[in-house]
Amino acid sequence: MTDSMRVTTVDLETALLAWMPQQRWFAAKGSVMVSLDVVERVPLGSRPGVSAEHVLVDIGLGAHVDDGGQVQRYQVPLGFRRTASDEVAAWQLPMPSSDIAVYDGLRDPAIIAMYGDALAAAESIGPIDFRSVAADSVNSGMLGRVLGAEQSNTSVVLGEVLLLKFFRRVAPGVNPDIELHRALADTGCRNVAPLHAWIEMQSDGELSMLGMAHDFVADSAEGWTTALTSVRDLLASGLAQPDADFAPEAYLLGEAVAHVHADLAQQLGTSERPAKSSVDEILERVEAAAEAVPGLAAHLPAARELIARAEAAGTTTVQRIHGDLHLGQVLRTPSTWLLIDFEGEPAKSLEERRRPDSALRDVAGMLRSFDYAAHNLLLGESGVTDEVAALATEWVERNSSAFCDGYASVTGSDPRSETALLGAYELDKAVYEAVYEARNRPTWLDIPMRAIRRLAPAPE
Ligand SMILES: Nc1ncnc2c1ncn2[C@@H]1O[C@H](COP(=O)(O)OP(=O)(O)O)[C@@H](O)[C@H]1O
Ligand SMILES: O=P(O)(O)O[C@H]1O[C@H](CO)[C@@H](O[C@H]2O[C@H](CO)[C@@H](O)[C@H](O)[C@H]2O)[C@H](O)[C@H]1O
Repeated sequence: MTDSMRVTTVDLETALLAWMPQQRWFAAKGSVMVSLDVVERVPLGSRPGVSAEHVLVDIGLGAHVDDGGQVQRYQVPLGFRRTASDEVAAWQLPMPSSDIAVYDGLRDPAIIAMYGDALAAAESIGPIDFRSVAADSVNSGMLGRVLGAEQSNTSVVLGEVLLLKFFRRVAPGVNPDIELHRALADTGCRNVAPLHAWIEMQSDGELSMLGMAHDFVADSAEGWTTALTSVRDLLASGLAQPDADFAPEAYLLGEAVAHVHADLAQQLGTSERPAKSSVDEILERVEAAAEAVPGLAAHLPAARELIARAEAAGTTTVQRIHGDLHLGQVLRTPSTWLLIDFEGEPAKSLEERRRPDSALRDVAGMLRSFDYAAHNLLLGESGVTDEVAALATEWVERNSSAFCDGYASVTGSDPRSETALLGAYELDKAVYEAVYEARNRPTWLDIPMRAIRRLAPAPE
């Protein structure tokens, strides 16, 4: 970086303090921020008129119901220009007294290209190592663009062939998204996009994984969008048995999830665990959530009963799973369904996310997602008739059933046969969603609350 573009760390910290909580990927919404420290500034490179720094930021959080005082580390690739280009103007950090525009670097194609070239060269820049699966995995000189979707992380497309995802929250240790994609590559799994490269870093003697690049599947459609189209068509037609429906897709999706589970089990093994330890964790989370979301407490007695019934399962088989499976995590290609984003639930620690769990957790995640798709279009609609509500409910039942049929056709065992344990996982997910929606999208809160009312009814 040229000296004329240098910004002091103190100024950067002040600007980040105001800017970071506004970002969609900032996971500590609802917590009290007590400190912000820039812990690394790695100069990534310069091109005419622009320079880039890879910045790591530690956020200190005060006591909150489910974080009780902790530090969260984020990576914030930053761009520096004399004048912000149109592309990055909306992503500037507030620095009114500076004559430099400082902004989210991942919004700038010139900076994305710097990351692409570092991956192609498998370079090390300061503490950051760019690694590739094979010598020719990544081409140099690829143009980049940020992917529209605003989610927990930020993904960019390189040369329209690779998708490079930057994990916004960074923790020491192995990142499950990279770990599981590598394990699945070894089985030749057809239901994931092949991994080509990743970025890691040594900090304070510990390894952290920063990002990964895999095939960008341009001709794919997100499961969430496809499912919503089906629901929209159904509600518009008003027909209880529509001609075109998502159910055949839900069946194929069930098969795809089962294949991924089988491949993960083959590569990384399975073990038996007392159902009690699974259900104890669920109970703990439901009870903690009841303190965070008003309205949940009334459901605690029925939730405890459901969870106690699930314990009767005795032992349960556990293995590595996806961990946060929903319709936004699956892509329909012309030939198959792909599962993406094996990071697990963003709210859990890395250690928790890498812990083996019941495959039923993923099944429950997808069942919850069918419920989300069916009820999303009814949110905020006044005068929803009983007939329309029934159509939405039937859509959920039809697709949940097709998904489980598809899953059972591969594994030979129907997830619905473990009724109470599956119900406990659905409740766990719905409660997680209630906390997530209360913090991020309060107008969506009623979707998980409806499910909680069904799974664990409050006393009259
Ligand atoms: N391999 C891929 N090919 C094409 N699009 C993808 C691919 N992987 C992810 N996407 C798109 O990028 C979005 C974000 O990816 P995801 O891995 O779920 O990120 P996040 O961790 O931020 O949720 C997805 O919803 C999907 O639309
Ligand atoms: O960003 P991630 O994909 O890691 O997941 C988080 O955000 C999701 C919302 O984008 C959230 O999913 C919930 O909403 C979806 C529709 O937007 C729905 O398909 C899911 O079933 C529902 O859980 C997810 O829970 C959260 O971890």
